[in-house]
Order: sequence, then C-alpha cells, then structure tokens
Amino acid sequence: MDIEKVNSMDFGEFVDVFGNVVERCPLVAAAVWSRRPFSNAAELEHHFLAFIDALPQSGQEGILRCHPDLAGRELQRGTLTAESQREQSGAGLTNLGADERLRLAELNAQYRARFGFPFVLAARLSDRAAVPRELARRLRRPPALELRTALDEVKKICRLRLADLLGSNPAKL
Ligand SMILES: NC(=O)N[C@H]1NC(=O)NC1=O
Repeated sequence: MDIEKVNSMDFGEFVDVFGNVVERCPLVAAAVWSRRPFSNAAELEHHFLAFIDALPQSGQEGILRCHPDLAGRELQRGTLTAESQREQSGAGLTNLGADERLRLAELNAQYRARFGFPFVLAARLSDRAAVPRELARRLRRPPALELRTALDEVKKICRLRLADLLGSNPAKL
C-alpha cells in the first residue's frame, strides 16, 4: 500500500486498516489520522510512536494491559486478534508442551502481580525458548525501567505490523 493510498483514506477506513497496529488500541490510529497527510511510511510510523510516548503513565500502562498474555488463555481459547495469533504461532508458542505452558503461565502471573500489567515482548523477534528466559530476566528489574522496556516492545510490534500493511521494511528494530 503506498502513502497516497493511506492519505486518501477517510477516518473510518483508516481506523479499520490501522486500528490494531497497537494491539486492541484503535484510539491510537484514530488520533494519528488527524496528522495526515503523511509524506512517507517513516512519518506515519513516527506519529504512532510519538503518540505512545506522549501518553501519561496511566495511558501507557493501559496500552500494555490491552495485550493478551503470550501463550495464555486467549491463545488456548482461540480468541486472539489475527495479528497476535500470527505472531504467537510464528514464535512457536502454539506448540508448547504442557510443562512449558505451565511454566509460562506461572511466570506471566508473577510478572503481572509485580508490575500490574502483562509481560509484553515482540514475539516475532523471539522464539519459544527465549520467551520464558526473557520473562524471568525482566521479572527482576525495577518497575520504572520495566515500563520503558515493555513500551519499547509495543513499539517494535507496532512497527512490524505497520510494515506488513505498507509492504515496507522497518528500519533497524
Ligand atoms: N503479551 C504480548 O507480548 N503479546 C504480544 N506480543 C506479540 O508479539 N503479539 C502480542 O499479542
């Protein structure tokens, strides 16, 4: 999709197409639409990321809370968004054995209890062995640092999803 096509979209179409670039947060796309016209894909991406950065902490935590757990209940129930389903299955999280699933469920619960939001990681840049390792590592970090890291992961997911829609390559992730 080229940038002229993006710039020609009315509000409803834009939110339909870009509404899940940030998982279950169509408000971000709704806000970015008012920044058009965009000169290129990089500028469009910039507005998504800048909106997230400009939110107060409560809004940033709200964005994190809209993410489903990795290998969690929604994956078992088949209620993930199409994007999340693709990302989690690409990382092999749909093929976990019972012990791996249990271990991740325990770590996810500990993480949520400590920080008050779910563990978020760009699954497409990871795999089933690395996810529990990274979760265990991040569990020990100070909350303020962890909020920043989790938001950086949201931004990586956002950039990858945007690149899929635009048929472009994200600059270094
Ligand atoms: N919890 C979490 O990281 N979820 C997300 N990660 C990802 O790559 N897709 C998601 O839905």
